[in-house]
Amino acid sequence: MGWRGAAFHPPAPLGARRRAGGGADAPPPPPLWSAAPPPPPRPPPPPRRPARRPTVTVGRSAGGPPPPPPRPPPARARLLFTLDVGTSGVKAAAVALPSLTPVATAPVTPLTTTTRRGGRVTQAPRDWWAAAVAAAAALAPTLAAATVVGVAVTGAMQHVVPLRVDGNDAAVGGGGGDGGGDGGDGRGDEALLYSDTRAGAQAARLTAATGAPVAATSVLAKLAWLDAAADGWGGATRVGLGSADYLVWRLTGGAHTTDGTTVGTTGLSAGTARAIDGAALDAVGLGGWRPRLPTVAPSPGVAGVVTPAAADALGVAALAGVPVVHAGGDAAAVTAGAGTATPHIYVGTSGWVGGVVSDGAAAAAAAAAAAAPRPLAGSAAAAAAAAAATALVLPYHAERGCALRLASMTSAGANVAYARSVLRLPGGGGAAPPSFGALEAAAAGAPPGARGVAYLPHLAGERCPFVSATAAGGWVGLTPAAGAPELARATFEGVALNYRALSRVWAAGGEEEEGRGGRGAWTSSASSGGGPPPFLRSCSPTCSACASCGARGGGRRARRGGDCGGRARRGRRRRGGGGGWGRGGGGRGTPPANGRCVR
Ligand SMILES: Nc1ncnc2c1ncn2[C@@H]1O[C@H](COP(=O)(O)OP(=O)(O)O)[C@@H](O)[C@H]1O
Ligand SMILES: O=P(O)(O)OC[C@H](O)CO
Repeated sequence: MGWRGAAFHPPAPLGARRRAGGGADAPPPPPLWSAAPPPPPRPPPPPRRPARRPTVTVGRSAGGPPPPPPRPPPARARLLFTLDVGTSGVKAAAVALPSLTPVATAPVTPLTTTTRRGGRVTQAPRDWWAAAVAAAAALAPTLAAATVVGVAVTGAMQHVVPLRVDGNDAAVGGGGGDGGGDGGDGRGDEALLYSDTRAGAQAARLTAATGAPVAATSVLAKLAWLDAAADGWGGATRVGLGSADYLVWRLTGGAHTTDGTTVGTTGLSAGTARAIDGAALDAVGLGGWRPRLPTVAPSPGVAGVVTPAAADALGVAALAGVPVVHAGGDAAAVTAGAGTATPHIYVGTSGWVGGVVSDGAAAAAAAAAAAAPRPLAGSAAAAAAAAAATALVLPYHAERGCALRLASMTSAGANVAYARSVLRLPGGGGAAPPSFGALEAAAAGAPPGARGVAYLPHLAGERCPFVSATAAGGWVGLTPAAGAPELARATFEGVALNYRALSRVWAAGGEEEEGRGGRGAWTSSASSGGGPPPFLRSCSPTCSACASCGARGGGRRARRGGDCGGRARRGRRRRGGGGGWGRGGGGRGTPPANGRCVR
């Protein structure tokens, strides 16, 4: 299936195809990709009037006025089925077109992340699939009552995900078969997550070989680590680079593809190129991975259609043949949901300050940074330059010609989830973890500054504002006056303060002043010492935004050379999507409507 096919029609049912037979007068299939809803069936033509004769009539004719034409049946709603495989769980929604309003959300299916000393952080891709099946079951009544025109998938980026060639199972490598191997030593059926830091030695070697800093979390280093892993996990026949790659693979029965934004996080591409740099892989001895890596889609497009087997497994037969759009890694989807007019803050398991600039602006900033005189080692300027270098500049998958500048911390909401798992509130009802709401309320009850307790939010190493595979989280400044509420408050404050550092790093890119990146309470809390910030829950943006990307990918090429740089600078908002399913409503720049996911 062509990736960027401009006018794809899902296959008609066999019988219909036979009937249509390509005959000259066979009606063309309805244009599924057009933004406008399909026209209602035409009412039968009114009976022909007899030719007019000069008659004289008095009063009404015997038959009365012609009856009104029968009402057309109400058009079926057109929906996208959207899936977001986040680190904490899989969210799904049925999103109406063209408004991009979620009409139903599935309960979030939480995911298990396995973490071990030594930097192992993995998830089982089969859990992602099981969650998709659960979501489809929850949404089945909604989906069945509508016309599902596409499935749009987004998710966490910068993984290494083993894929089996038959497209039906995550397991590859030495363990073989479903469940063969626990992934703990590079064997078996688990995906290495973005935060897996076991590749420290390989990262150091690659840094020395290339002269460019390579982090232990980079996919480049992970591939080298897999090559060195004892039992041949490196023999994986194919790998994906994000969780969306895996779902697309399974839904379509083998479309092996990733997106431009995800590839930008991996270290496998150069600058904002939307392609894997094969020559660079060869140069560091990793060329053997080239045939195992996915094709990079430069912008949202159709990856394939849901196979009958996948539809069957999802329990929604009507999904068979429905186009699947790789909506991009979650950074692209979140940005589409937040709008490109101003920078945004994202809080998920990880978190970032992000904003869109033009490719030209990104390249100019990179050139200026390269040409800048090197500050004195150990000086404040050197520290600032090092921090600025921790920002990522990635392609913005949702629009060509645009780049995403992200200052992205490894653990954001993960810190609060951790605090929730270990803290027990006074009078909080025993051994059960407090709810997020109770934790927030307890934190609000503690004074700003948390009676001297501070929290380091680096639970899984750190990538911004500094890079470290071994950084860790921790509460410091404990005294007998520090109870659970103070620790909770310190956790929020520690995360918020790291966001403030991120906003500085982001602003060092030269597009916006510091502080404008903050959409809300995290930054204001950090700078004002005000009450604990409400969590900026990301699942609602991603549900809608995934749909937004999916809608734009629905059959049209993304617009080339958008005016992202100008828009970001001028803060102008453009409404309406760039084509595809979403045209006529929603689209980039439109904040998501009421898309709260059920938790
Ligand atoms: N009810 C809640 N109230 C506040 N924060 C929550 C709630 N539920 C989850 N969170 C926070 O949101 C984070 C997960 O956000 P989410 O957008 O789902 O991330 P991901 O995409 O990484 O799965 C968790 O780490 C947790 O800190
Ligand atoms: O799980 P999230 O939403 O925090 O996203 C993870 C990122 O994509 C990893 O870089």
